[in-house]
Amino acid sequence: MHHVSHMMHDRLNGFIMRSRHEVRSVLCGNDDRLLAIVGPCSVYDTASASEYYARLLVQRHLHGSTLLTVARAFFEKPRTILGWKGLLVDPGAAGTGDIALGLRMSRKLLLYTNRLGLPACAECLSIPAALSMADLLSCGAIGARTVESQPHRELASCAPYAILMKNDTAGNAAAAVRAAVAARHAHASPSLLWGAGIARTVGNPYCTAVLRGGASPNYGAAHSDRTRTELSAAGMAGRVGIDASHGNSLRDHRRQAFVCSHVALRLRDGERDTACMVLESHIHDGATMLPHAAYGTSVTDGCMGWAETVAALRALSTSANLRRARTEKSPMRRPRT
Ligand SMILES: O=C[C@H](O)[C@H](O)COP(=O)(O)O
Ligand SMILES: C=C(OP(=O)(O)O)C(=O)O
Repeated sequence: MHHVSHMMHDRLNGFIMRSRHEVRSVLCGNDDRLLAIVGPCSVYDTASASEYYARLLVQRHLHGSTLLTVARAFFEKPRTILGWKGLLVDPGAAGTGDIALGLRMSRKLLLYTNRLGLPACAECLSIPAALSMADLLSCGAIGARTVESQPHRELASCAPYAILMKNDTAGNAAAAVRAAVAARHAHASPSLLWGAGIARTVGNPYCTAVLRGGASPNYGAAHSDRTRTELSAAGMAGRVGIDASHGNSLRDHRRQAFVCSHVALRLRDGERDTACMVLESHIHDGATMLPHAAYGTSVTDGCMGWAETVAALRALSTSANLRRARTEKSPMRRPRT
């Protein structure tokens, strides 16, 4: 019995290590697939999330040669002012503050996705929660509301996986580039969690910028090009991610499909600055307002429904394939750093 669980543990660890490596390779351009981070805006209940991830696994296999599909598994929500703060902090939105239960449920779901063969990406919002999930993640995100926060940059600096830095809520991409640069360096910071009260981080060269729009969208090619240029100028190898939701969809989930089509056209034409797409997607489209949760429907930002998600992944996959064909014919536009 012990032997079996050791074997399972080794297999799981091996899968997560490989997935982390694959994410880093795509972001740095050593793997020409497109990283697709896809899933609900927030995980509200583990039943609908499990059904969603089982569906996503099929898409991951279907497009495995062109897309590196990773589960968006966001358990904590940063709120503009107030609101439900996610499964990890407030399971079932019961207001009981049973964070121990929330963490157990979040970890159980992460174990489930990884055992299925679907790597996961979560937002690193509270530092203790991020550290408590780190072993099960293949990629992380720092959100628009915390991208200028020093503790978050320090956290990213010790993460054993790539961290996606969102532009700030105003739409300023330089904030994301600055965060990636800060996280590349080693830091010493006060910590109650580690050793003698000092956390020493080693520096993480695999952080990159994700454009999520602000007051207006910034998913256009010129924005990716500029951000990539800024990353390269700072000595960062990472290419750019585009979040189809938030400011890029003007918070209308129906516009995410449009953003995906726009990026797909650019990839088809050979654009190489973009390495990643983030999609907010669930079984059913739109959102419901708590306390009226409906199975498979977002309780935070509106999501694309399943049919639109499948269509968007198909379009991105076809374009990533065409980009590959073009790349094989033409030399690199910009040398890798
Ligand atoms: O992605 C989720 C939301 O955009 C984020 O948590 C902010 O939400 P709010 O403005 O509704 O608080
Ligand atoms: C909160 C999120 O995004 P942002 O930080 O870009 O607002 C999110 O993706 O859940």
